[in-house]
Amino acid sequence: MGEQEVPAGARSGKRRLGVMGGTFDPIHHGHLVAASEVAALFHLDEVVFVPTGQPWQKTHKNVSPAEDRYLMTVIATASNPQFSVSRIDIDRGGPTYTIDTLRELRTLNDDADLFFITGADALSQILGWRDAEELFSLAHFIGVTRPGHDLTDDGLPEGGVSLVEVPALAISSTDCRARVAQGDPVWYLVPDGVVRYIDKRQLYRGE
Ligand SMILES: Nc1ncnc2c1ncn2[C@@H]1O[C@H](COP(=O)(O)OP(=O)(O)OP(=O)(O)O)[C@@H](O)[C@H]1O
Ligand SMILES: O=C(O)c1ccc[n+]([C@@H]2O[C@H](COP(=O)([O-])O)[C@@H](O)[C@H]2O)c1
Repeated sequence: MGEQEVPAGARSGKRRLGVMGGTFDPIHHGHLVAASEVAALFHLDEVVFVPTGQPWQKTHKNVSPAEDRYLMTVIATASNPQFSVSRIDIDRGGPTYTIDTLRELRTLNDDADLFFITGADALSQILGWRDAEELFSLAHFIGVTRPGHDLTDDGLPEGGVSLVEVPALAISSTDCRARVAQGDPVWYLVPDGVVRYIDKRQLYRGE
């Protein structure tokens, strides 16, 4: 891990588009550092953040409205010219599957190679995602370290995944929501504008 080889098959001279999918409820500095670090290591031209519409594996949780999660993601990424936000998973409707996200991004960006960024926890679940075997033909996957989770590519297709060490930030959206609910600060865990947005919309108060 660390200094990364550019994966074989990704030296095509095409635009290099990173994809950071997440529920982002709320987006925090763990997400932003992971995307920034991968962008630098893999020489990405852009990273598009894709907030989920309905995260089907989180239906037992009280997920905030998609528009709030989308706007917090826009606020958090606005100052970085390399970062953008896509509404495709929100606008598609229904449960969000990464296979649909990647198919759509491929159609919209036929001049680009895709690099899907996931934390160690999400990577370990990937074989349970819809059409898991096809995912690796649509994008190169980049698994990043996350405190409290083992980063491994066991069982995943050879050459389909790179593992990367990123600065360890022990931040989760779950913890941010719990802190707001308890009246504890989330300053410096999430961007300042996101703190203000949570306050303005009174998110997470009753949880
Ligand atoms: N602190 C972190 N360091 C590295 N990767 C992270 C970190 N937090 C989240 N990620 C990764 O970012 C992606 C989106 O995560 P998500 O929006 O579910 O945030 P979360 O903090 O895991 O949320 P929750 O606590 O609600 O499950 C996932 O691939 C996840 O593994
Ligand atoms: O495709 C799937 O079946 C699938 C199942 C669970 C999670 N994902 C994707 O993994 C990313 C992180 O999801 P989450 O639920 O941890 O915020 C996000 O882009 C989700 O759409 C995808």
